[in-house]
Amino acid sequence: MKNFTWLFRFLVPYKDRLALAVLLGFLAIAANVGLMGTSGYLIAAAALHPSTILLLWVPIVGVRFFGIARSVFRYLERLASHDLTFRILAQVRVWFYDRLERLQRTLLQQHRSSDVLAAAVTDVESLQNLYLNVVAPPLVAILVGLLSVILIARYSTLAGVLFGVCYGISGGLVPWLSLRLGERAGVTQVSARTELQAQLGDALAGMTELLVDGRTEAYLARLEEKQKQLTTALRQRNTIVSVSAGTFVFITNASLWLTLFLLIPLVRVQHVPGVEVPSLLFIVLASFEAVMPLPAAMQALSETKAAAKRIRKFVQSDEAAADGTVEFSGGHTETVGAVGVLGRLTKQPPPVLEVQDLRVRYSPDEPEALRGIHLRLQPRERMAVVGESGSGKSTLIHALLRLCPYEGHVFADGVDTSCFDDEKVRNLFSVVTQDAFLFHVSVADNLRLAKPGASLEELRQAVGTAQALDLMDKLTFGFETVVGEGGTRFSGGERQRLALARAILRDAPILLLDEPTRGLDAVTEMRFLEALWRAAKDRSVLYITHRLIGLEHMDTILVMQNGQIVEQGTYHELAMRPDSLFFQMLQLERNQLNIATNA
Ligand SMILES: Nc1ncnc2c1ncn2[C@@H]1O[C@H](COP(=O)(O)OP(=O)(O)OP(=O)(O)O)[C@@H](O)[C@H]1O
Repeated sequence: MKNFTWLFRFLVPYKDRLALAVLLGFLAIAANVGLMGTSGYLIAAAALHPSTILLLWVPIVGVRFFGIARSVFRYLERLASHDLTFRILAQVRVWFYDRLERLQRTLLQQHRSSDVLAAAVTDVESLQNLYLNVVAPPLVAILVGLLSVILIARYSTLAGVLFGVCYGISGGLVPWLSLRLGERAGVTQVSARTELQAQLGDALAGMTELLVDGRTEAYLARLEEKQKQLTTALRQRNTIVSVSAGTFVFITNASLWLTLFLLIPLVRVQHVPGVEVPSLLFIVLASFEAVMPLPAAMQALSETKAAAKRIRKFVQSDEAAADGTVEFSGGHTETVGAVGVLGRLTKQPPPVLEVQDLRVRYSPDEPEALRGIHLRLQPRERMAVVGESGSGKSTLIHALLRLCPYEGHVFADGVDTSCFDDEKVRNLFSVVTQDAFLFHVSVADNLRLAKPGASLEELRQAVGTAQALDLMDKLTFGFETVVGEGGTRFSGGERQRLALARAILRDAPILLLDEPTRGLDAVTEMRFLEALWRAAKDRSVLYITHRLIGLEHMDTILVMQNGQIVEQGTYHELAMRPDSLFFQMLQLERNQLNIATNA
């Protein structure tokens, strides 16, 4: 039930459109009822009193009117209902993406990315049933049922009541039963399908490993097993749909015969005009059109429910996010001071970035990943952050970018950024990470992510500063070259230089670098770093690295351990202190280098 309450929240803003679509759906079927009723009357009148055929102009006009009205209302109803559905889907997608953006780090730790993708695409798609199959048909069926019961009861109350009962059974009981019976199959179908997609995604991504390890057969067997589950669930659901469709036809015919038997005697006893009886029978038949979609549609209900459950599961790891906010220390309210600081950022020197008592805990039962970090990054200062693996370096960057919830305060030029919204905070930073992602679009489009509308000249300048112009010149299609999935068209070093060009183009005052040279060979690393320092000339830099050699030209070095800054100073200050952690790490690195050189 919770899942439906959650889903209905998306309908609330569109209640007017919903009412219009339901009204149009009702009018379309009511016009059909009218068409069948007048047609029945016309045929009966023509058969019983052929001489009066020319006097039947009213029903003849009625047939034309209802015939045209039916098509017009059906067209308008499709238009309105699909417009409504796509609006709801768009809203759900934005909602879901918003959550992904806020929770991206913890989310991808808890779920496979292919699961998230399946939820974002397939499950959200399943929600289109919400209006088309779950909400509208029952409402339309109720309105049509009431109309028909009133029409029939005018001739015979008993016939009206019996019609109502048959209508209720085929529109209520049969769909409910098929829903209950199909529920489990619906859940299995959704989960087997998404699991199958996820496994296929994994198999494609890890094709090399599977081939090399000789695991393809075993993996294929797992896929086949999932496919079997999916087929069984589909078969069960189709059986239920077929049985309920057969029951529906049976009840419709039973209702028709019952009405006929009850009305025939009335022609004699109550002087009901005989020509009106066929008309009523046609009305009975036409009314059932409204309940016809219910059994199959209710099957979709379980699918929708399962999809809604899966989507919600992704965000339940952070209940606060479900209410629309992820709590960062201090809350977000815009202030004049905040606008002032950001307004100056691009024109003026970078702001003084100050971090006070920054704390991050990924989950309540885990220790803090950051335990009270204090730092002050002066304009144009180059600050390196080093430390053993798991000491919290990347978490520091994630907290600064608000990619994970934190406690503590971050100030830009003395203004507490808790009063900035996420976008304003992120506007302070350009980022290059160790595995910068390139989207499967052209180089130009990848670069323009950082600055939409950037001219070709601006792209060339950024790429030039990132020392990747020669790379562009080598490409037949230059900036229009499509980079391949994840940027596979380029080598690791080339990808990093393009990522740097993107960061340069972004023109934010503070550059955050999270081991951007990891995995690069020494020559490529040197070229990359040269480009980097040239690009960083007018910016402040927070540079996370494992490699200590070459940090001589940094202004400050912070050494982290267990989520805390344990040492701070210049390269020479730290390297001269044999008791410092930095000194020991430096010795270790030199020894490794010597071993590698001697080998
Ligand atoms: N999404 C997460 N959920 C839970 N714990 C996490 C998450 N990301 C990191 N951690 C934990 O937080 C701590 C700090 O991780 P972090 O990635 O910041 O370290 P790091 O210094 O950048 O390590 P490395 O140099 O290996 O990249 C580690 O103990 C890690 O296991």
